Amino acid sequence: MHNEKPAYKRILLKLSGEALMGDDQFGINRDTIVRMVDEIAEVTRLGVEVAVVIGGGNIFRGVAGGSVGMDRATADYMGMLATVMNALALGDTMNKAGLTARVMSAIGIEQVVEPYVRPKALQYLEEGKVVIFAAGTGNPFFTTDTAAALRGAEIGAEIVLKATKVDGVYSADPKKDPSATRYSKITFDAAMNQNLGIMDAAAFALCRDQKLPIKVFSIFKHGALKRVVMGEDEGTLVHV
Ligand SMILES: Nc1ncnc2c1ncn2[C@@H]1O[C@H](COP(=O)(O)OP(=O)(O)OP(=O)(O)O)[C@@H](O)[C@H]1O
Ligand SMILES: O=c1ccn([C@@H]2O[C@H](COP(=O)(O)O)[C@@H](O)[C@H]2O)c(=O)[nH]1
Repeated sequence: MHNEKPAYKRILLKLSGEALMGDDQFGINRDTIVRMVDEIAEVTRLGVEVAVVIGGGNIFRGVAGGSVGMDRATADYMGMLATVMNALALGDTMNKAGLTARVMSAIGIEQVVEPYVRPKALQYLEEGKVVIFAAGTGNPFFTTDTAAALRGAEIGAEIVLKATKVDGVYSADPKKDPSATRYSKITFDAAMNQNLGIMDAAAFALCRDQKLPIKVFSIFKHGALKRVVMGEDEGTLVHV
């Protein structure tokens, strides 16, 4: 038994694919993925039901393929397959850490991972398993942020937690503009009107319409995920 009471019963955690590289130039850094899994394990021990959407930016982005002359939809399918690789690595790391993880894919590759079936995902969550949603939405021209909004709404998550490389939403991209300032909270409409590039408009719009708040915080800050789950002041809240 623990005395700490989390602020949420069920969360959708969007993990940055790019952050999986750690200090490497490409791919999955072992220490980084193990550390991420440790932080996830900590919140599952609080009794929180955790579903994860993982990005693919450490391996492939469709927009990059499109920019060098590939057919954009084909490049996007490659990007979705990249997220499947990340999801398999994440699930494997979770299982080795003593969690029970289930990977579900939005595109059919049954020999590798089971397909996404909503009632099955809900059942796994109720059983205390961590569900990892792979292959984004299954559709080209979208992103895993949109997948996080979509799956978050479908499973009745109380919040989407975007664990990324920056510690919140800024007035401009902090990697390009050092004078940018961080918001502690911001409405969906303000974020969309200002074209803040932290998430794509489709993800913001879906969460806004479903009244599903988003918390943006740094994946590199030790203990930040737990603080967010405990309802403490961390990162930026995007709300209706
Ligand atoms: N207004 C803003 N506030 C904060 N970050 C911003 C803003 N505009 C752009 N960014 C950029 O958005 C990035 C995070 O979003 P992005 O979708 O690129 O990464 P991710 O979701 O963490 O990775 P992946 O797509 O690999 O899963 C940050 O690293 C930051 O540089
Ligand atoms: O629903 C989706 C989700 C993703 N993609 C493609 O995958 C890559 C990687 O995802 P990130 O969100 O950028 O990490 C993305 O660039 C798309 O090419 C997709 O097509 N549909």
